Amino acid sequence: MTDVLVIGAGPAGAFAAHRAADLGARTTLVAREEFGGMAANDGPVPVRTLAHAARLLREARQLGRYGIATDEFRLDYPRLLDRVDEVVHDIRTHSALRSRIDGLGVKVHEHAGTTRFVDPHTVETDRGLRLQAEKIILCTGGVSRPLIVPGAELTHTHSDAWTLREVPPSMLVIGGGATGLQVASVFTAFGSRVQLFETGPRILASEDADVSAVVAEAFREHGMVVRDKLDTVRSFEKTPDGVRMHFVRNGTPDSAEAALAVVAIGWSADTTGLNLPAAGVETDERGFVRVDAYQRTSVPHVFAAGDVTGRLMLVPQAAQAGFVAATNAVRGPQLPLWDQISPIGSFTDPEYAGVGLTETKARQEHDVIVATIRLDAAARPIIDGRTTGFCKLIVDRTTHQILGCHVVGERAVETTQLAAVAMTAHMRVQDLARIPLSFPTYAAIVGRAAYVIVRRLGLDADRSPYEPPC
Ligand SMILES: Cc1cc2nc3c(=O)[nH]c(=O)nc-3n(C[C@H](O)[C@H](O)[C@H](O)COP(=O)(O)OP(=O)(O)OC[C@H]3O[C@@H](n4cnc5c(N)ncnc54)[C@H](O)[C@@H]3O)c2cc1C
Ligand SMILES: NC(=O)c1ccc[n+]([C@@H]2O[C@H](COP(=O)([O-])OP(=O)(O)OC[C@H]3O[C@@H](n4cnc5c(N)ncnc54)[C@H](O)[C@@H]3O)[C@@H](O)[C@H]2O)c1
Repeated sequence: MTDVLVIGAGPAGAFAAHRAADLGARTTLVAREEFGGMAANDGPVPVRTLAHAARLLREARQLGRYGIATDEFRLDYPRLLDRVDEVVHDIRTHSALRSRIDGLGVKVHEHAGTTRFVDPHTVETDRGLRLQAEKIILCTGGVSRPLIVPGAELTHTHSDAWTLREVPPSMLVIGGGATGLQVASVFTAFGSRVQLFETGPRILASEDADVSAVVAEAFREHGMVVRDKLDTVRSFEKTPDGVRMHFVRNGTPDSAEAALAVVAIGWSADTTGLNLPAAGVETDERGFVRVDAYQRTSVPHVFAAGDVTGRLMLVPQAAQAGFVAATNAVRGPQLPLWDQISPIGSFTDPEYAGVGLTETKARQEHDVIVATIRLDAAARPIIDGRTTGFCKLIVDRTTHQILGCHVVGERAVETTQLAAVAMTAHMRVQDLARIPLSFPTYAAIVGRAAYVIVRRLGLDADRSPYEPPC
């Protein structure tokens, strides 16, 4: 019997186990595979490594433009996968969190196989471990949502990138969300002819509309076929060279072929192995574990955190929820998950990122003023030869609070962090405009957008008399 048992060792589980042990609880962490979960082993870390290779390729294509003579370069995909393994291994080996968890005496069972409830306080693993705990925290993450149509067994997920021997000459990517775009962008850079399909009215449907439009346009310029407003995917069939997808668009049946089809139509909770009925834990209508603000499930001694709960599915949010779940598991329900400004973004080409309200949402709720600075009007993107994209800042006309910031282009994810900090600190736009941000940087473009708004609102003209260089 242990005080706290954490199931799943991704960011949610790792932070939960650390917090519980830090508060003095005897803690056990049980992982199906390696420590680090999907985040470290199959998601952001390895996929970001592929995205870095894609970045190196696009930088290499610019070398001649900067007077650097090169012999031909080509991608050696198996060598790239070796590098992915190296990165995953290095990050795991240098994990400060893992050392602290070990230092606090958490009992970590890696490669334990799937863990399932036997009764509300007892679990068993595939490898024959039987563990009992006063409190249990479910951090089992999610899995790729399958497309349930005839021939779906011929399709793949992003995880199959690790088993490919070479870059497929062509690829269908089904799903225009963060995962689909990441796969489509990386494999386009690697030389695959990619066709991207989305049922919604536009790719990246939850992002600002201008972000979707500019990313889609850039993808098309890179040679990708982007097809949104699909009615339905009907089936897949095998062809001599790969797979054919049958679909309906605008009421008209059509088909597309490629060497490989990757499905990325969403993320579901990974609860199938847990045998939740044995503990009485309820899931919601989408299959995610239902939790309250204290990360409590429907069973008082069972908590849950991270992707398995279906909230914003990102690493920092999973880590925060794990911290909250463990705090409440050990001390009783006293720490609700706090409201937070959550920047999102992805490492496609071009990158995109956003924080706060989209322009459409902001206009519904506020009287707003918006400034958009194109990257081709700023020094750093011109220096780097990366002029695609924009930075849009959205501000409330009355309170001068920053409501949202949306960026497409080089370093968009990093640039957006600046706006997230300003929003979290409740800075007014005139405060942001006054910071002499370094020149020439991408972040300074946010400052320029702030300055444009300050001028248009007639604020602080005497204190910000010059246009900040960017
Ligand atoms: C391709 C891709 C790219 C992404 N990129 C980013 C990014 O750039 N930035 C970002 O912030 N987020 C990104 N995400 C999202 C991020 O990876 C997740 O939000 C995050 O990993 C969730 O953490 P978690 O701890 O809830 O679950 P996970 O990281 O999924 O870990 C859960 C672990 O529990 C294990 N498990 C499941 N069931 C059981 C069981 N019954 N018994 C024992 N163990 C079990 C799983 O095997 C897994 O190892 C990406 C996701 C994907 C798919
Ligand atoms: N860089 C990042 O931060 C990153 C990268 C990948 C994933 N993630 C996280 O993982 C989660 C899951 O991402 P995701 O992209 O897998 O799911 P998603 O739900 O974000 O996107 C899935 C897309 O597929 C579309 N779709 C659904 N059914 C379809 C069909 N039959 N045919 C064609 N399109 C269809 C949806 O309209 C949607 O646009 C997200 O919440 C995201 O936060 C983050």
